[in-house]
Amino acid sequence: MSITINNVSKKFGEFTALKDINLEIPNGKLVALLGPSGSGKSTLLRAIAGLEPPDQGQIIINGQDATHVDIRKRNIGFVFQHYALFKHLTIRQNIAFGLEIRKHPPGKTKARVQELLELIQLEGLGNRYPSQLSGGQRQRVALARALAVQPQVLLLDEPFGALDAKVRKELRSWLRKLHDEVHLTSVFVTHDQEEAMEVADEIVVMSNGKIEQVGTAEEIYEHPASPFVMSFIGEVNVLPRTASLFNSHAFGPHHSENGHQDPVFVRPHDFELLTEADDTTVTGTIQRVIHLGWEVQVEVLLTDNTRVLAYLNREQRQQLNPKVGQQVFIKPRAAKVFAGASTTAPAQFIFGTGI
Ligand SMILES: Nc1ncnc2c1ncn2[C@@H]1O[C@H](COP(=O)(O)OP(=O)(O)OP(=O)(O)O)[C@@H](O)[C@H]1O
Repeated sequence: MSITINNVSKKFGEFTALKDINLEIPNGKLVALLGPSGSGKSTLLRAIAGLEPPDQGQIIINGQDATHVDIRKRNIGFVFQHYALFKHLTIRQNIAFGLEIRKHPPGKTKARVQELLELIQLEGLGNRYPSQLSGGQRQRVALARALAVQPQVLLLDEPFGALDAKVRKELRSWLRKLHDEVHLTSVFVTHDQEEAMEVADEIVVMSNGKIEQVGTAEEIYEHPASPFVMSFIGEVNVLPRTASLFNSHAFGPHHSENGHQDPVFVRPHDFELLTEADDTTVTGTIQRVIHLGWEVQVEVLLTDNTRVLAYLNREQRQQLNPKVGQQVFIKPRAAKVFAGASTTAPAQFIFGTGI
């Protein structure tokens, strides 16, 4: 079932939580709504659910205008961050709950619950109570409960938000596999870019009640449509165009309307750090070295007082052997400038292949 959102806006008093949202969620896809706190992700999800009717616009589910359809008639499954299971019911009874209130024949309910227990890989635990499960197992049960009634759309609001990092990581790869089996059109809210990139077919990046960009993980990382997206998806150095690093690059004059020069964005892994100078490098001193095992992060203070963050892979680290106080020679391999850095204008100038 596809979902089409046409010109949806929502205000809370004077505050605009959603501004003219247009979005197409294709049938069978898992789409993440990604953005910082307060960007409107949950409001959009709640509008799709029918919990928060929009002030303007339309929500079309499976070709039918659902904007004013009652939530109970939308046939939508939900999983929330704190989706409390019924404590006094067993796992089996929790999963069966929606089917029972819909008066499914008991024999069919039993078979469906068994099928779902297998799907969430908790076959042996059906007779336990929620307090006897881990947080991750409970969220899997919440998911099974949402799927039991065969919804046409599944909505998940930070479903793993309350779990620790390791369980969270396990559950997201599990959710991805589950989706590949079930293929239910799903919308997933998260503020964690890694989670969105790992789980979703498509990512909708939101900021201030607006959509900044829609694309695959690769598209939004490699071709960010705006400075916001570039900064939100992965680390980035935002540097003045006048920094000596860019002296050998012909950016051409470009000033925003307010007269400021647009900043230059460089990903930390797009710096080259050398032990010898050449005519395109700038001299700097290593201020800090952070070892993360698979990569090393170094902070370098350049002679013009610009401070940059660079990431080195293992090979580069072996070549450079970075130490605090060490002199290095640095140049950007790739950089990006946006025309009018506060707007969503496309990139105005790019060099290098990295971005
Ligand atoms: N019922 C409400 N009444 C007033 N303001 C609200 C209401 N619901 C949401 N808001 C405001 O709308 C904005 C968007 O909220 P929303 O919950 O959609 O953000 P979010 O991106 O999901 O953030 P988070 O990740 O923190 O949940 C916030 O500034 C919030 O305070």
